[in-house]
Amino acid sequence: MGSSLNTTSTNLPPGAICLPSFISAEEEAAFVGHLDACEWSTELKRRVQHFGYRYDYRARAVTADAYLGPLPVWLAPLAERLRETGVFCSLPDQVIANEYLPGQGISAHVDCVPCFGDAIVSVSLLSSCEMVFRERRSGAKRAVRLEPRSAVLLTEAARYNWTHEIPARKSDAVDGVRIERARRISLTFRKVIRTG
Ligand SMILES: O=C(O)CCC(=O)C(=O)O
Ligand SMILES: [Fe+2]
Repeated sequence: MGSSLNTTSTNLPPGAICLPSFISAEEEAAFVGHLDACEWSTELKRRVQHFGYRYDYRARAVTADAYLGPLPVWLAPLAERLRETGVFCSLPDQVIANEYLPGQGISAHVDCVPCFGDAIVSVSLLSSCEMVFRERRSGAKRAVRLEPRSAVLLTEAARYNWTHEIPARKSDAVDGVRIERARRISLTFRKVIRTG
């Protein structure tokens, strides 16, 4: 990964890296504006938008007919930055935007192994939240606070051997500090390796 990147890994599972201030406040506001100008899907408890390829939550697959087209022009430069900085080896081509209102979360999961490549990157907008990791074999637990405008990269063990989740709650106490959540949006970047 590019040595100019600021990274931290405190309390993250092996293979996970946090990139604080990966985007600027101006970029954050622009992403939120573009997302809110697009149509949010209400198929889940939290609202989502899919770009590049649609992910089928029921089939747990990127189905053969799932290609939506290239990433929108306002999103493509961030995918390009992820490749240029070495966070991704190849250009990510699938993005899911997740919106979490206070009290909403995402249950423990490993991102689809046959569908997506070995790097998963989630960029946080607007609010912090806690992300919890659990090692599948041992049940070991690690929790970190994801800060707005940061990116978290999951590779290797963090990608395959640990689940990740965002507990559905209205505030988080991490390292003894309680912080109320606000509306949070994440942009999760992946490279599709198999469809159908
Ligand atoms: O909101 C996040 O940061 C995580 C999203 C996530 O885990 C996913 O879309 O698979
Ligand atoms: Fe995930």
